[in-house]
Amino acid sequence: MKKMRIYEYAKEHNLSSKEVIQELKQLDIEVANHMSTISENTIRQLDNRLNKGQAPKQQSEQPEKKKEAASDQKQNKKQQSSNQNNQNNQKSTQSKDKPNQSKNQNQSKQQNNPNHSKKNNKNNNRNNNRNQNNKGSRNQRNQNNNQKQQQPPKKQEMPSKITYQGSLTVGELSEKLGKDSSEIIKKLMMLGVMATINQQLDSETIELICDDYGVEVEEEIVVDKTDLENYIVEDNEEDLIVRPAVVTIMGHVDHGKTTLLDSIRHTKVTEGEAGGITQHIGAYQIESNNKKITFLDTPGHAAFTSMRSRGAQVTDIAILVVAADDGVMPQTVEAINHAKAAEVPIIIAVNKIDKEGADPSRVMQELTEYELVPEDWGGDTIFVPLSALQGEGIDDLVEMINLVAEVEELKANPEQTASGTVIEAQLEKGRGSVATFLVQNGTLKIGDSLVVGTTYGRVRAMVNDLGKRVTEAGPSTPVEVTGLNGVPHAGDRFVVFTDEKQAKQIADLRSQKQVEEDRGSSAKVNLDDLFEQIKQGEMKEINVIVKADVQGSVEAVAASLQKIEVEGVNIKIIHTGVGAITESDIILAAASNAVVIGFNVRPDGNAKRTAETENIDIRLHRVIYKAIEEIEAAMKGMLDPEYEEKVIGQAEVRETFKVSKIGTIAGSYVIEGKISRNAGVRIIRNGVVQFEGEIDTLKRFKDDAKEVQTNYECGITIKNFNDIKEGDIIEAFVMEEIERT
Ligand SMILES: Nc1nc2c(ncn2[C@@H]2O[C@H](COP(=O)(O)OP(=O)(O)OP(=O)(O)O)[C@@H](O)[C@H]2O)c(=O)[nH]1
Repeated sequence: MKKMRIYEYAKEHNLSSKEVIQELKQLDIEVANHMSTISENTIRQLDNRLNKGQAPKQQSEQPEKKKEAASDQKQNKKQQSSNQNNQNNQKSTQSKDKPNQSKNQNQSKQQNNPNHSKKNNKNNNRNNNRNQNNKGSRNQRNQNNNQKQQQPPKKQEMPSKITYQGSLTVGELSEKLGKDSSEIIKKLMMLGVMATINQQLDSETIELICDDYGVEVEEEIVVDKTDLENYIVEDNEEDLIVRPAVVTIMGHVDHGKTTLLDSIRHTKVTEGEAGGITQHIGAYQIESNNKKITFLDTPGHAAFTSMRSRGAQVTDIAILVVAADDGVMPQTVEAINHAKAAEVPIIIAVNKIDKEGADPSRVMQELTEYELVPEDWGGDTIFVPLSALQGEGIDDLVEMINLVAEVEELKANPEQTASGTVIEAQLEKGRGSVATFLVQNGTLKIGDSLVVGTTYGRVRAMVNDLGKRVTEAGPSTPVEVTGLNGVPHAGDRFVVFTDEKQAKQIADLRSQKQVEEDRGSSAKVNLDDLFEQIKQGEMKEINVIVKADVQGSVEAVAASLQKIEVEGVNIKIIHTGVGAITESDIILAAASNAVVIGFNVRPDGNAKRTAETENIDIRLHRVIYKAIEEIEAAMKGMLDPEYEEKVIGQAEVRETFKVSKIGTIAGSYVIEGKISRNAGVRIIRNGVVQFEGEIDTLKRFKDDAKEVQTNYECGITIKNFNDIKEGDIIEAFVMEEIERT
């Protein structure tokens, strides 16, 4: 039988360990790092994959069978455990709010896993017996005593189930299981994992060990309820039903956004609502062919994006209004880029076709430059010619919105507690804080306790877009809400909590957090400390906005930026334009976490102020290559560091001492370089690596040493390895970060 570590295989095949790990990934085999062992079977698969017939070198044989089995078992288990984890995740999140459901799921989980249920039954029986025994007549107690005498005393009863958060050390796991840590360490060794008592175990290993003992294990996912922006209560697929699309209208000044909104509302709302006195609440709903559509009433991409910059993705479909007599204008392009950055489908409303000089095909032609190509021309963008003023084409537009909505499969669960986004809010005399909410999931009800932004409250009254009082509002419904204790911002997320006290606590915690965040600066992309940001956030794409004095420069800068080739990092130019850097550019940058590059242009006053408050990095240049150089340097820093192994020294084992509590001490002589306490080591015997691991102790005479140089003697013990022999070479190595080119 053959076994190999990743780095050995890599060396033998002239590859880097990283490449081998990637190849393994392609084979659906996950390994921890370059030290991981791969089985013969895997080696064969790798060989086939790499199309290299030669067999890798032979290695020691004994523990292989077990390890291979374990590794195969691990693979299988991994599959199972990942399935289970999914269930668990769901369960944990749900169990917070729905304890009953969690119980049911628990049962079904046991049913799904015969192994578990069998072993658990055993445990249950044991527990039942114990309970009966404990009921306590003297006879029974005597019986118990007899049993005790017959059975060897047990240290601690093994639980039928354990829970944990994140990970456990070997010691913690053994405690939870009521086992000796040495027993767990032995089990781990059989699974090919060398571990010490303080070593952290990942969830997969914890599951393997627990499974071996027939103990059910559940990872508790900790949900941060104060993180409203990311707090999601999971829904079961079968509870989801189709919800109305939420639409925003965008376009250049005077191209007819307001007229279109009014026209749609007028033709559609009044249809079913006798006398329909409409009320402006920031959004309205229409119904056509039994399908509802929600329109956000604040036209324009700046409002759309400023909401997005608060983390709210509200819009499902963007309508881009382009006047047929005017064509594509600067704000048309901005709107396109804002919608694209939000990854929202775009429908083009070619407006004012009633006007003399209207030329819809010119609009189509111009938009092809922005990858908006009509279906008739082989693209997939829907164009609807219309006259917002005269009402012509409005029905077609509504029909197209319904069509796109259907494709998007927009769904929500009306049975859930409500969550959504603030569309607008203000303080009104006599009414207090008045906010329009767009319910995005669940159903909002009178009396619900909720947190929104940093405020909380109870829904006192709700009014819909027709000015009618309502008692509840389902998904995609806009409602005006009173009862909040403060005025939230447009774009703030709201979440209903069943417990009012909890809502208040969360709101308090959020305001504290807000104060702290305001003190420190929020993490926006910044070229200066990009590397740090990347390390923390794993950013692999830099979003860039390019503004320049003339179109030629815009194109030149954009083209050069896109030519920068650095592996693993992309530049995405999300918007370009001629002229000063405007507030709208900054809002887009804030929402998309972008850097703004200005070439021969400056930000205007508003842009400067907003950039300061939003922490946007603006880079101004007068020479193109300087702009490019700067970004390129930042990108190189952006990459994950690459490590290379560097051998730092070798020591020869001259004598070995066996000490019962410590293990084997290798009395060694450093023959080259140095041996460091923190270095990795491998034991080489007759040119063959016997073991790779870490130093446990390094001593000069009786004292601990940090490192020992050439020509000095030292005593070395190796973690989890005692089979050291005279003549062995202990090779010390470190993993060094190397700079990418
Ligand atoms: N002839 C004609 N005029 C239209 C049409 N749609 C809008 N208009 C006119 O174009 C002008 C601008 O329309 P608005 O709806 O205010 O345009 P807007 O895009 O909302 O403008 P801003 O709010 O300034 O960005 C108004 O005078 C409208 O009457 C149309 O279909 N045909």
